[in-house]
Formats: sequence, structure tokens, C-alpha cells
Amino acid sequence: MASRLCSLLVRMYFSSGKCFIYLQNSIPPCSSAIWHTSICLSSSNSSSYLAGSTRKCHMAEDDEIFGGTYNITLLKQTCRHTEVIEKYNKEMQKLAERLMRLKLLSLGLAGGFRNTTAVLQLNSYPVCPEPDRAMGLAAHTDSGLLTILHQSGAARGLQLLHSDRWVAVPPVRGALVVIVGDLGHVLSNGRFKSVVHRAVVNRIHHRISAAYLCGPSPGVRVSPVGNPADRAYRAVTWREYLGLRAEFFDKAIESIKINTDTEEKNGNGTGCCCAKQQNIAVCM
Ligand SMILES: O=C(O)CCC(=O)C(=O)O
Ligand SMILES: [Fe+2]
Repeated sequence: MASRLCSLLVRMYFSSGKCFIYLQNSIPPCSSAIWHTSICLSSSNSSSYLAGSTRKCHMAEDDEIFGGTYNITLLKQTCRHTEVIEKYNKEMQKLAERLMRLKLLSLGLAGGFRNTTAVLQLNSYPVCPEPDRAMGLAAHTDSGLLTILHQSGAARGLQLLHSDRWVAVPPVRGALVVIVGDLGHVLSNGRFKSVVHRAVVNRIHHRISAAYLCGPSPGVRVSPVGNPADRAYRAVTWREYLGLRAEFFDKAIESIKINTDTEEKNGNGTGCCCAKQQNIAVCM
């Protein structure tokens, strides 16, 4: 069901004249542009859901493109697609919550997440005449708890960094890829690793992917499960973590590492989604 909805969503958007897709980067020598569109899905109400996109665009530092205010009017033209997005969001939310519950269970905790924030990122990688000289999406980790990725069609593109080598993750019909994000890494105290990945382009196929990025509410602190004395990372909110990524790029996770001789100064204030003891729900 979730995978079918992903396909429907992708078909719908990329057949709609890309009326609300904005340009994020265009890397020579690709003749046509690579598009990445981020949409905040977190509100159930379609108007604030559209407003949410603005915030996400700020977070993604795309304000240079639209002068600080995302083009809401263009987004509103796509309201007829709201129903499909809502359905997609509902299914993906259920799936993300289930995956998070399983992840917590494997860490010895019975719990779940409420009030998650979700962002849909639609990626379009056109055919590239010189794929060796271009990059679709540069190497990165995702910042949230987890990402559920749909790869449309048969074209390969996704690669994971494993033991210093890039390993292709070919699309499998009906299958979704689950990627652990940095906050998922922090929450598990490093037991679930956030994986470095990238997307390459190719000479023959136009490739499309849809990434559902799931995280806590932006202001909720995430801290590692388990014994406070064993925590490898300090507590951090998603908002703060995005700031650290802007400052430290791929070293952001290192920047919240606790040195053995450094005290965890942040404690477990209210709203923190660390699980303080076994069998406590992880609430946000
Ligand atoms: O297109 C892909 O396969 C990767 C997309 C991705 O990593 C992302 O949207 O964060
Ligand atoms: Fe990613």
C-alpha cells in the first residue's frame, strides 16, 4: 500500500508539469536541471501544510532562490493533489511509527513516537551525457530519525558508503528503502548507524525518487536511550541539529559527541524524547 501510494504520488507530480518544483542545484555538464522539492507534511490542515513548506525551504536554505519566501501561490495551484498527499502521508506516518516502535523494541524499549514531523522530498535526476562528471545528490546523511525512500522505475542511482566503498542499492519493485538518519543514530546511542549515501545520474534513464524524512517536532530534544552514564551524544533538538549541520556539515554528529571527560550538561528536561527507563513510552 505504502509503496503503491509512493508510485502514485511520483507519477502525479511529475506529470503535472512540475508546476511547483523549484530548482535547487544544477550541476554541469548536465544539460537539464536536477530538481529536489521539499514539502513539509506535518500538518493535517492543507493551508498550514502549505505554509509548512516555507519553513522547510528556509531550513533547506533555498531562500536565495525565491528571495526568502517560498512561492506559496504556486504550491496552492497543486491543492487538487492534496488528497493523494494526505493519503500518502497517513500511510507513511503509520509505517514510520511502526518502524520506530520496532527500532525501540530492538533497543529494549516498549514505546512509540507521537507528533512526528515529516518532510517529503521529491528528487528528479534527468539523463546526463557525462555521468562521471556530475552528481545527482552529493554524499550526505539524512538528519532525521529515519527516511523511507521510494525509487521509481528501474534506474539505479542510490549508493551507500560501506567500508569506504560506494555500494549501489538497486530499486526493487514494490520495496521501500529505510535509511537511519542522524537523530536515529543519536537516539540509539550509535547502535543504528546513520548511513552516508548519495545519488548518481546516468546516461539513459531519467530517475525519480521520493524520500519521506521523519523526525521529532523541531523543538523536541532527542537524547540516547539507555544508561545516562553511557551516552555517547548529548541531547539535541532537530532544529538545533540543522543549525549544527549548517555550521559543521558532515561533522555535525561529531560536534554533539560527549567526551568521556565531559559531563552531559543538558539533562533530561521536559519534552526530551530519550527513554529514561525500560517500558516508558518515548513521547514527543
Ligand atoms: O534519490 C535518491 O535515491 C536519494 C535521495 C536522498 O538521499 C534524499 O532525498 O535525501
Ligand atoms: Fe538522503
